[in-house]
Amino acid sequence: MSVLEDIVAGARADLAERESALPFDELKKRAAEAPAPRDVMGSLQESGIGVIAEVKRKSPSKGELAAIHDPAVLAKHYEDAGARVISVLTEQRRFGGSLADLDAVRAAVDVPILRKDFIVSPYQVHEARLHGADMVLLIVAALEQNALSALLDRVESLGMTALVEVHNAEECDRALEAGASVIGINARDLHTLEVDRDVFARLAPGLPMETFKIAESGVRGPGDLMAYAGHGADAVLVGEGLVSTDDPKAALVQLVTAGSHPACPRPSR
Ligand SMILES: O=C(O)c1ccccc1NCC(=O)[C@H](O)[C@H](O)COP(=O)(O)O
Repeated sequence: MSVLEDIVAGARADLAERESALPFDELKKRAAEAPAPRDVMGSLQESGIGVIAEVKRKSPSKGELAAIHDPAVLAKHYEDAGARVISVLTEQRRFGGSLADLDAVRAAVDVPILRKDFIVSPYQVHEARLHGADMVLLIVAALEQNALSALLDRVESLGMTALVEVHNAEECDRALEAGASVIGINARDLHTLEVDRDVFARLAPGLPMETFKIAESGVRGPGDLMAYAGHGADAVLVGEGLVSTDDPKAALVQLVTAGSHPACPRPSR
């Protein structure tokens, strides 16, 4: 079993428990009463290369990354430093996240929030909405094509934005076939955990010009952001490169400054 398959199996087991505690119909009713989703694309399309800053405690590839006692405090630092979107990992087993983290971050910031999890069911999409997420991650490698299309439609029908994640050319084709307009090219292979920043440069030119392209993983400093921008990234998603520093806010300010610097390549759309 690959790492991704193992994580998805765990996510399904945890999901089954939540489904028995709160039935889907009741969850949907509650989620429909949540405040409207925020304008994710409006935020991401502000000038320069935007940064999506991630609340990430640990990971399968690196183990413990940071003791984040209060995700709301970290999220507020991210917002103050200029994050366009804040990504909150809600997977518990391998990343140490939770829906409580999402609640805490939602209560602390106004910027849009991405629920970062291993989404395989419409239940998790409505759950994301109930807990204040504006954007959800759909990982192509974790989904059959019909499920991917149906989940994408579900996300959009709730007024949220889907970040559709790919790692190879076949997954790019599948994402486009499903109707994705925001595509995250992950440098990390979720089967082997190997990070190869060149994956973005190889795949981005094959995507339509109008696709909003997000470079995920492997950003450790402004140089990486500038390199991704040079290959056509509209935004970058950063976890470890922020949380594992002594001062995540200062590290994010450096990235945001680089992304808005006149020397930084501009989005081509
Ligand atoms: O981070 C991992 O080890 C990982 C392993 C298996 C599935 C997903 C994983 N990470 C999710 C992500 O894609 C990253 O959290 C995100 O892109 C940020 O990456 P980084 O800046 O390298 O922390």
